[in-house]
Amino acid sequence: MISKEVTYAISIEGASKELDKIHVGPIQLQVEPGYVIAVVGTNGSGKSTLFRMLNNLIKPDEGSIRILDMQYPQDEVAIKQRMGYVPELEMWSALGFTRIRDLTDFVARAYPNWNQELAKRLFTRFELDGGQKLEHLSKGMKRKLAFVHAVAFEPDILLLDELTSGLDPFAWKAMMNEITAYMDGGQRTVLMATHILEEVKQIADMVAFIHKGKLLGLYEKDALVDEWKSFWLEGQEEKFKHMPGVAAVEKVAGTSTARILSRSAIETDAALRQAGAKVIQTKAVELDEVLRMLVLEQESKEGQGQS
Ligand SMILES: Nc1ncnc2c1ncn2[C@@H]1O[C@H](COP(=O)(O)OP(=O)(O)OP(=O)(O)O)[C@@H](O)[C@H]1O
Repeated sequence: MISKEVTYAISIEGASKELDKIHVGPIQLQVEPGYVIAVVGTNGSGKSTLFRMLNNLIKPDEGSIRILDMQYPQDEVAIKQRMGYVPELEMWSALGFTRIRDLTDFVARAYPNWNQELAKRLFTRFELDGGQKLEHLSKGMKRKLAFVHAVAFEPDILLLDELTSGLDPFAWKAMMNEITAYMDGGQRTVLMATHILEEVKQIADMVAFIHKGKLLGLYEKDALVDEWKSFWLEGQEEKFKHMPGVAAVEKVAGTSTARILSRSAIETDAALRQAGAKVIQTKAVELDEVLRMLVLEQESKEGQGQS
């Protein structure tokens, strides 16, 4: 439980890191407590690097990171006691334990707030057995175990890096329910990197889009669903490009139809009516299309910057 009011669960001020092939950042991100934030981006866009920076596994070259108003390195232990982390790949093999039970006992001893009842319930829920050998666990079982270890000390923040990768549909559903149950436990925050758009739709409050190390924006999910729309119309795509709200226009191959992607369906709809355009169909925009569009916008800005 958050003991005193904090302004931000996570506050990243211009953090950046130069890696071999990519410059991640500068990232500016402020997350208030009480929200589930999905981090969505293409492979290699920097999501795991961001999570590693938040865990102090990678130190930013520049900028600062504050977790619950605390900072690395001086508050490392206090931060880790209040933030659970499921990394993209589990890091327990170096610890040398053979069975789940031994590893879990070791993790439990590290956290004064460890809730054994919760851990037991989750073991049952995810059909984990303390006697199982770690080296024989399937990918999905490893994800489930890593989740139990991250959540059973009831942290204020959960960082989940592709948590559900490898889970079967039943385990996936159970995991969604457990994240919801976690959020019901108080003023908590989840930051989750995912490629599964259904997951974003079901449990995220906000979506942070990331591409080539740059944060393209933090959007309220409901606004993305309610305000962003696709329109299909008869006519030349050129004339729709500069209408209010229009983010992108493309010709539908082999037809005389154009498709408009709008960030503000109300504004675009009004402008289209005024122009007497014949709208054939209107549909909600999928999140991957929003990402594609933000990427195009970013690339066009970079192109202008270079020219
Ligand atoms: N320690 C490192 N040293 C050098 N380069 C790295 C390091 N870690 C990651 N990278 C590179 O940084 C880029 C971003 O990697 P990262 O794992 O953060 O991406 P991601 O968005 O999590 O990708 P994915 O969706 O595939 O998991 C990649 O090009 C990766 O090869």
